[in-house]
Amino acid sequence: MLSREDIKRAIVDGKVKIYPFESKNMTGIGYNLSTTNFAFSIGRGVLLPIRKDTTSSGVSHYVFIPPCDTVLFFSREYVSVDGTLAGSFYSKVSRVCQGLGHISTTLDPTWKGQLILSVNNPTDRRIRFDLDKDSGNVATMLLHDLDTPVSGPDIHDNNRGRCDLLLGHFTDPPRRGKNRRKHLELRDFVVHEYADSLNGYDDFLTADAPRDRYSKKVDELRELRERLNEDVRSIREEKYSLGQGGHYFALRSDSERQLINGCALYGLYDGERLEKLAAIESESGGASVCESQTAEAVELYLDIIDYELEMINHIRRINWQNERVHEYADEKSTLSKEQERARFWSNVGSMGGYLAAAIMLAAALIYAIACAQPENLMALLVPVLVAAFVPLTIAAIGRWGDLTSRQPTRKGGK
Ligand SMILES: Nc1ccn([C@H]2C[C@H](O)[C@@H](COP(=O)(O)OP(=O)(O)OP(=O)(O)O)O2)c(=O)n1
Repeated sequence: MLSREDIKRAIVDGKVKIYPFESKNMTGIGYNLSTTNFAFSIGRGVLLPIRKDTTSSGVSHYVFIPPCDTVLFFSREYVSVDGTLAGSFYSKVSRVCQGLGHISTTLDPTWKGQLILSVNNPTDRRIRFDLDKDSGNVATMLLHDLDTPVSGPDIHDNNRGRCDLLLGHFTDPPRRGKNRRKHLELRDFVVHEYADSLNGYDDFLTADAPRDRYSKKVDELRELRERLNEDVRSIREEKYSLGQGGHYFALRSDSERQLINGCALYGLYDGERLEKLAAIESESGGASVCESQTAEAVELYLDIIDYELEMINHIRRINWQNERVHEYADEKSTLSKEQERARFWSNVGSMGGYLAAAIMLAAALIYAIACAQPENLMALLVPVLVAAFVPLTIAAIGRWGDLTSRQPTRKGGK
């Protein structure tokens, strides 16, 4: 089993990737995983409403896991391991003691993706499940070194993000009931957008990605990466001219040094790697370090930059997922407000129709009893037909309004 130090080393060696990586989530023997806000109730076939607590220390989100239900979550973390490692997931004791259960599952070597995490509530009362815990809210991932690394095909046949398992819950929609419409809307979102995101087919580092708190960092990292890539190529091809000072400096300003120092992978670098970097950054070292060592050290910087950019891409992905999920899961989501409005007008239409029909029918009966002669059947038939036609028309309009309000609303997106 890998200890905390082993996991850090495995990340630095490129055997494991955890995005976003946060030191506070390391335990002595593993990494605490958290969920995104996607909480799919298997029993109800819909997302659980996300509730909010606003206190002086900020806003916290949670869901209530219904009694005797199982809820599927996805991890915030993107995890990737190579063929030398496998993993297992264990429940957090704080969850188990609330009465919730997470049945332990396994991580295959060479897995890449967000994880699906099922949490069940076997009790007969609802249980609060906090979505934003400081250091993991659902399970701890343990990693194990394999005696013999696996290679070749068929190590596992699973999708990234296991959306195959999620999609299996949308094959048989509820036939009626208040959850049917929500289930169908959610299915549309999962099939057309969410599954692609879980599979990592979305890219949030494109030039047209909306500006956010990471944009400046992304621009700077890309610029530095471009220059360092060029440097490595020249150094390896022995085309690099050291210039007048006779020194090669990979990082040329304090802001570049700060940029690298603030990257997650740099924080995990061990003494050996830091020494290699120091060797090419010192006044005395630069010229004396041989070319291949210089190129190797610059590649260490490139690893740091790549890790950071991939991590930002994933952070943006989970932010996007959470934003979209809120449209389907908020107690007062955009969708549910629209539905309420549509339902209100549809009810007004139906009530009006029935009222009009009742008045027409009553009028027709009074007229028939009081005035109509048996030989004049048409005079009796006309008001009765009108009375029957009106509610049918109104009901049809109401039904049409109801159907059109079922069309899912697409908003935002990547
Ligand atoms: N909580 C977990 C645990 C594992 N996995 C992913 C990573 C694993 O590599 C893969 C393991 O899947 P299994 O083989 O256990 O799953 P299946 O039941 O689908 O088996 P199979 O693929 O053999 O049908 O699923 C996941 O997304 N979430």
